[in-house]
Amino acid sequence: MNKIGVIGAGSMAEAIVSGLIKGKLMAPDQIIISNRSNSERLFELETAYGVKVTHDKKEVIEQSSIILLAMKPKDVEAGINSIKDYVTNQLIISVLAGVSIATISQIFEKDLPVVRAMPNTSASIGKSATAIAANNKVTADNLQACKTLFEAIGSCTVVKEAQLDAVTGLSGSGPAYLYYFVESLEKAAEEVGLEGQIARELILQTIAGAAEMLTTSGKHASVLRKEVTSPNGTTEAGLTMLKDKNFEEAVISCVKRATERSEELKEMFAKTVINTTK
Ligand SMILES: NC(=O)C1=CN([C@@H]2O[C@H](COP(=O)(O)OP(=O)(O)OC[C@H]3O[C@@H](n4cnc5c(N)ncnc54)[C@H](OP(=O)(O)O)[C@@H]3O)[C@@H](O)[C@H]2O)C=CC1
Ligand SMILES: O=C(O)[C@@H]1CCC=N1
Repeated sequence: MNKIGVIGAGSMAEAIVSGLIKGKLMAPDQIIISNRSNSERLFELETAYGVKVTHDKKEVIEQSSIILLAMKPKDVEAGINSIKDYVTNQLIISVLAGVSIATISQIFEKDLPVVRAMPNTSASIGKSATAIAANNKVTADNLQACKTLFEAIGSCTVVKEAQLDAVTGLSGSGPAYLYYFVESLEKAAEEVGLEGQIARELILQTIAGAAEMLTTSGKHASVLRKEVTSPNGTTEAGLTMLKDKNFEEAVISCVKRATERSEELKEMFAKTVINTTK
């Protein structure tokens, strides 16, 4: 694979860079990272991974055939404006939530090959569920290179760009829903008399076991659920409470609202860019 220039040096950039290096997809000297101003952070990444770091954006772009945008969405304009004069026809990969390919192209003022990706924070342990979407400038080889890149930090699925808001609402935000569920189980454990550490161990192993069953058994979640549920037993009693409290409806509303929010943010960024590039 060619050299990659990373613009933004935060947690998502680090997760991807560490995945690429650990997975031996790229050598450290094939990666060059820049940020807005935090020199200490660049030094930290240089020390930890042996990658090149610089504040010189021209150097980053001129050395790279792939450019990874990894700043916060609110910083997209400033970030792209700081590199756009040096960009020729490199492949742009963006992990920015809610910033469309059209908005990215508009800020670059060029028709570049752009891939939008939605990873999640499990990227930091190589377990992200990532979906990517490409514009029509992206070649099949480029798309395959992106897939390989994101497979270094977990799984990668190609979707249509229109589906990325739903992906954001489901798997982009998804880890937070599961953490919230764990927090609720921890509170419940306390109320039924289990101490913190014991409860935590039981909860984490239960989740890990259930996740592996879902992955390896080839059975649908509803089948596995029924296998746990004895007629008139404890599981049935517990699940009845979840149904009474409209658990399913709450989960559906959660994912729908997150998806909607992704659409709202996308429109908001598009409008901001239209206003400033007018
Ligand atoms: N957290 C999540 O679950 C997910 C996040 N994402 C996306 O990942 C992206 C990065 O998030 P995260 O890593 O948490 O962000 P962080 O806040 O950790 O890092 C942001 C980085 O961007 C840099 N930056 C800011 N402005 C500029 C600029 N003008 N030029 C160059 N670099 C700049 C910052 O540099 P400095 O420190 O010098 O200011 C910093 O290194 C976001 O767009 C987010 O939407 C995607 C999927 C999931
Ligand atoms: O909460 C957010 O907006 C970002 C997008 C996906 C995960 N975190």
